[in-house]
Amino acid sequence: MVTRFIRPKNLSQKMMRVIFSIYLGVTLLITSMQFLTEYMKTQDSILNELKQLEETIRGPISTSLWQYNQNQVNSLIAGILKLPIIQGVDIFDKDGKNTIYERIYSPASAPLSIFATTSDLKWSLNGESVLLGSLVLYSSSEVILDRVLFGFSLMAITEIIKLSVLFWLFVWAFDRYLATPLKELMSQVNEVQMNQDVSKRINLSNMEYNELIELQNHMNSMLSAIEKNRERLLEDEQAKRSWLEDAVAKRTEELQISNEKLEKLAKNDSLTGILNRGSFFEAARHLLILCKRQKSPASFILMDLDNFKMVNDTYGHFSGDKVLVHFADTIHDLLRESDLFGRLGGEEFGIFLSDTGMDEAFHLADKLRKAISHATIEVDGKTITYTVSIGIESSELEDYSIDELFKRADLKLYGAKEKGRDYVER
Ligand SMILES: Nc1nc2c(ncn2[C@@H]2O[C@H](COP(=O)(O)OP(=O)(O)OP(=O)(O)O)[C@@H](O)[C@H]2O)c(=O)[nH]1
Repeated sequence: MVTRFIRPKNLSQKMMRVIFSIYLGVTLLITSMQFLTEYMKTQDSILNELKQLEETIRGPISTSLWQYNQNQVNSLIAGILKLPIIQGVDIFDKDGKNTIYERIYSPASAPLSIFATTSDLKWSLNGESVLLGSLVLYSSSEVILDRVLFGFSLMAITEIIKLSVLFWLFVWAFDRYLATPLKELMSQVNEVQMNQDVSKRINLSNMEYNELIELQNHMNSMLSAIEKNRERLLEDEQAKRSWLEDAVAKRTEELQISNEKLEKLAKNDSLTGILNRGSFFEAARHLLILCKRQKSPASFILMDLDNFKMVNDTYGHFSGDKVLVHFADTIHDLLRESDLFGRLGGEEFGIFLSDTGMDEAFHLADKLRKAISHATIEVDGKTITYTVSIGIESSELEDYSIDELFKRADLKLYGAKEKGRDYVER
């Protein structure tokens, strides 16, 4: 109990320490005052007792002194000294000389305070009073304390028992009604904090409605507010995220479309929409390698519009462009999906045919030539006709590279032009 009092472990014990320290202080003050009053009262009562004793023994001592009976005086003094309130006895003769000096304590262990009663010893002779000396009876503070302390020790024991019982009763009451619910409240709040779970609610067990329940309700309202706030923030964040995702997806799609356009622009001829020279040769080179690996033939058809300068000069550059577009569309419609078709520059076009030998290529080229020479186009109300010369080379005969195929096809084309144009040279 003492250790718990000095080093309290919980709130109720701390409160008890404060309350009981105050209680102890007040009790000590009141008890000290009571003790002082009791001490004074006891001292008065002992003085009275000494006086009564003097009254009683003055006669026999005076008689013994008158009769010079020292033995009787001594035995009377010895009897007096046995009384518990007597600490010493002095007898003085009529001249003030100390004839008897008796103390029940040694000089070394003298009591703190000594008090005494003095009375004259007289003898009556023929109606006259003769002074024989004086009698002094001593008592001390120890006698008073002996009496007072007995009563007070009983009081102190009662007080200690009362204090201990009260202390534990108060500790129990504070524990039951304050410390334990507070501990429970703290542990539940701590759990919410540790798990970051604001959906949880504080629920104190076995509690009547009081300030703690009010505190619990306030905390729960606070948790509800936090939970709502968090949900709103989450919704906002989700909305922002999906908006961001949509924006990114849209942007990615736009970028993809732009890339595709850029790629197409880089690969295709801007006027006719078919492959440009660079991408045509790149693809043709790749296809030729595949044909060689599969040991199958490939053919290169090189086409050049005849007298195109004249078309431009006669109908204008714009009409010339229309002719180029018409040519590309017409040829494109007559080719297979797998045939490679590109504009190699100006009015020069190329076709690369995989798995196709010279005969087949010639057959196709002539079909194309005829289709062009029979075609007419209307531009600004004017009818334009034009022809194409074609040179063909095939990899069937030699292991040509794409550049060699092209060069040789160009020579054939030159031959076709030489032969009067609108002609296919193989
Ligand atoms: N309208 C138009 N003309 C072009 C384009 N590219 C080249 N040309 C013209 O095509 C003409 C080609 O002329 P030439 O090389 O002399 O050949 P050609 O007149 O067709 O005569 P041959 O090839 O010998 O039959 C030039 O006048 C160029 O300006 C183009 O994109 N649009």
